[in-house]
Formats: sequence, structure tokens, C-alpha cells
Amino acid sequence: MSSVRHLAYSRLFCHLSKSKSVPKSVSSHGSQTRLFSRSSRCRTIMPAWVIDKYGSNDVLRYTKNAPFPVINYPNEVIVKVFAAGLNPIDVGMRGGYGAATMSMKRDPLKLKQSGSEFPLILGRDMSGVVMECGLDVKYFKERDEVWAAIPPWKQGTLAEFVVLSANEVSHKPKSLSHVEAAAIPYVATTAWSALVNTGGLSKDNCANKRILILGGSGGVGTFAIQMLKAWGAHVTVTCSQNAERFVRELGADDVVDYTSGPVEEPLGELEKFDLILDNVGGDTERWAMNLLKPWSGSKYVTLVTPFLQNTDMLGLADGMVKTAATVATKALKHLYKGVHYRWGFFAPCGSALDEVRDMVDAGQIRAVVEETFRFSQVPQALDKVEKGHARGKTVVEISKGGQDFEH
Ligand SMILES: NC(=O)C1=CN([C@@H]2O[C@H](COP(=O)(O)OP(=O)(O)OC[C@H]3O[C@@H](n4cnc5c(N)ncnc54)[C@H](OP(=O)(O)O)[C@@H]3O)[C@@H](O)[C@H]2O)C=CC1
Repeated sequence: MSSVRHLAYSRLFCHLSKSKSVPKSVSSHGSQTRLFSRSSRCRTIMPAWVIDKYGSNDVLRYTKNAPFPVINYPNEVIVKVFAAGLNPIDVGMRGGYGAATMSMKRDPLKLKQSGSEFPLILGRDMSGVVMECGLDVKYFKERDEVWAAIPPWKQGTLAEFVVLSANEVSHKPKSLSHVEAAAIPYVATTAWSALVNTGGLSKDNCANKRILILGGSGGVGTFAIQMLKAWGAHVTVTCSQNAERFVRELGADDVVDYTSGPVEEPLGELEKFDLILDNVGGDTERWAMNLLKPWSGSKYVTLVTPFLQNTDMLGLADGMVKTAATVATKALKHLYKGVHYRWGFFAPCGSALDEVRDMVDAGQIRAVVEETFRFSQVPQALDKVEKGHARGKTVVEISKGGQDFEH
């Protein structure tokens, strides 16, 4: 065990963190909110929603005694969570989705201590305030208002505090409240990874590109429409008829209603596309390739992949072999027809969030919060996400920690 880890597990924050003073309060979107007191330095427990086994919503358990996060590495920060956005992956992880792959990535020391990944805290998105910084953290300091999306193998944000790597964190947009800010990081970093890293798009090459977003009314879609429009692309979207006005208000140029019949036909009548972002999956691969401009570097990027399902069902080694074989076969098959086939994945990235923050503060992207729940209502919030038909994001306000249980 490294000396850094040894110190961390001795809970000697002072050896790893560079805090000097203890702030008593912080300005939170205009109001003075009590943040943390001297006693929080020596806390060992905190309020959180945890699961002790995989299952449906009834496995969720509220506790005031979840382990307080510790700084294990000198590049980590502890953040007090003010708001946590929810995503479909939270519902999936509650049921054990991706457990095989996540176990491989989880902190081996914690797994050894507790014997399993439980108690597990869900929640990937957060907006909050930095409470402690590791010794190597340069870009952040105590009291900074930050936002982040946390990788699924780490403890989540449905808790009063969370520990993250500094490279996953970014200063939050000044123009957004914490609830609004918590609606963006996971879908933004996913869209960034799919469109920029995998799709090769950027603010400098998007002008007049034709992009098709399959599934434009949910979290990823509502963010992607706005980012692509800000970069000058022409954006076509599929969604339910009752979401048409909603996506047009976000900037969509053309909208095709998938509830009134197969979309292949109306989409086929439009000029061909440079890139398709598929947030829907299913049988879209069967027809979507024909909508791309052939032999022009056009790309189909799908976010709905069997990667985690394969490893859950077949185990890590066989699941990864099957995944590699599937993606390689499909990529080759479609390359033969002149289009690029790719899988897109969420990737935590503080620097991408820095760029998104600037776009938000410039008024190019707004947070699309569909519904906000209190910390005591986490089961209802997950229930809402599970029912689908999202029109933007569901967010849990955590700023009062567990206090709303006591009133
Ligand atoms: N690979 C990765 O790392 C990631 C994958 N994902 C996946 O991407 C997908 C989208 O994520 P997210 O936006 O957060 O999900 P949401 O649940 O927020 O949104 C899904 C949206 O799609 C709409 N929809 C459903 N069926 C169709 C259809 N056939 N055609 C057009 N629209 C449809 C839904 O509304 P309605 O049903 O009313 O039409 C809803 O608005 C999910 O499957 C998610 O698991 C997300 C993030 C990361």
C-alpha cells in the first residue's frame, strides 16, 4: 500500500489536504448558506441514500451513517453536494447493470475492507462546493463552486459529500443555480465524448454540417441539440410528437415524430447527414446507415451498446472478447459501404466541462430541468427516471443534507 493511501485510511486529512482555514459559510447563488463547520473536519459519517443489494426501488435505504469520503490520492477533492442530477444509468446500476465491469475498476482497498461494493451510493452528476483539496490540487481551492460527472465505479452523489479526482471537476457556470448546474455534467460529458472525441466534431468544423439526433427530447438529446446549434450545425431530431415544440425551442431545425410511424421514410427524404448520434438503439442500426453521406467521412455514433450487458452476462474476459468482436465486425461491415460505425461512451472530463461552462455563461446552452425533488424524495426521483419519457433532466436538491427528513 502506498504511503499516501496509508495516511488516507488513517483519516489524517491534514497530511493530504492543504486546508488552512475553516470556512463557516458560503454564498450560494445569492444567499448565505451554512456550508460546513469545524466539526465536519473530523466527521466519519454523513447522510446518504445507499443500496445494500441490487434490485428495484425498494433496495434504496436512507442512512445518516454512510462513511464520510476520504482523500485517497493527492489529486482528489472532497465536495459538499448541493444538487445531484439523475440519469438512466442510476436506475440501471440500482439493478446491478454493469456490476462486473465496475467491480474491476473499484478501489481494491475499499472492496477488501467491506467485502463487497456495498453500501453503494448512486448518482453521477453533482454541483456543489469544494470542502477539501489534496496536496497536488492546484486548480481548485476551498469554497470554489464546482460541477462534475463522476465515473460509475466511484461512490455517487446522492450523499452530502463526495470525493472526486480534480481532473473530473470544473468550476460551475456562474449563471446557473446548483440545481440547474447538476442537470448538465453527465449528459454534457457523454455528448462531448460521442460528438467530439468519437465523432470528430468541434466548434471549428461544425458550420453547415448536417447532424441527426435520434432521441432528442431526453437528457443527452437536449444538451446535444444546444451544443451543436451553438457550433453552427444543422440539427435534425427524432422525438415524440408532443416533444416537437420543446426540441424546436432548444434549436432543432427539422423534427421527425417517431410516434406517427417509422422514421426511416421521412428521414430518407431529407438531405443525407454527416453524423448521426443514436440515443435510442434497438433496430436503428438496420436503417440509419443509409441516411449518411457515403465516402465522405460520415459517422454513426451510438450510445446504446451491449458492452456492459456482455460483461454482466459472460464475465469480464468473455464479455470483452464478444464486445470487441461485435464492434469490429460492425465497423468493418459499414466501412465497406463508406460510413464509419462507432460506439460512444460517457467519459468524465473536467476540461470538457470548462468549455461547456463558458458556453452556458455565454447564453448558448441552458439547463433543461424537468423536475426537482428533495433529498428525502430520492426514491420518487428514481421512479420518475425509470418511467422514461424524459423531457430534459430530473434533479435532486441535496443542499440541506438529511435535514429535510427531520422537519
Ligand atoms: N454509452 C454511454 O456511456 C451512455 C449511454 N447513454 C444511453 O443513451 C440513451 C439516452 O440517454 P438519456 O438522454 O440520458 O436518456 P433519457 O431517458 O433522458 O431520454 C431518452 C429520450 O428518448 C425518447 N425516446 C424514446 N424512444 C424514442 C424513439 N424511438 N425515438 C426518439 N426518441 C425516443 C424519450 O421520450 P419519449 O419516450 O417520450 O419519446 C426520452 O425523451 C439511454 O439509453 C442511455 O442509457 C447515456 C449516457 C451515457
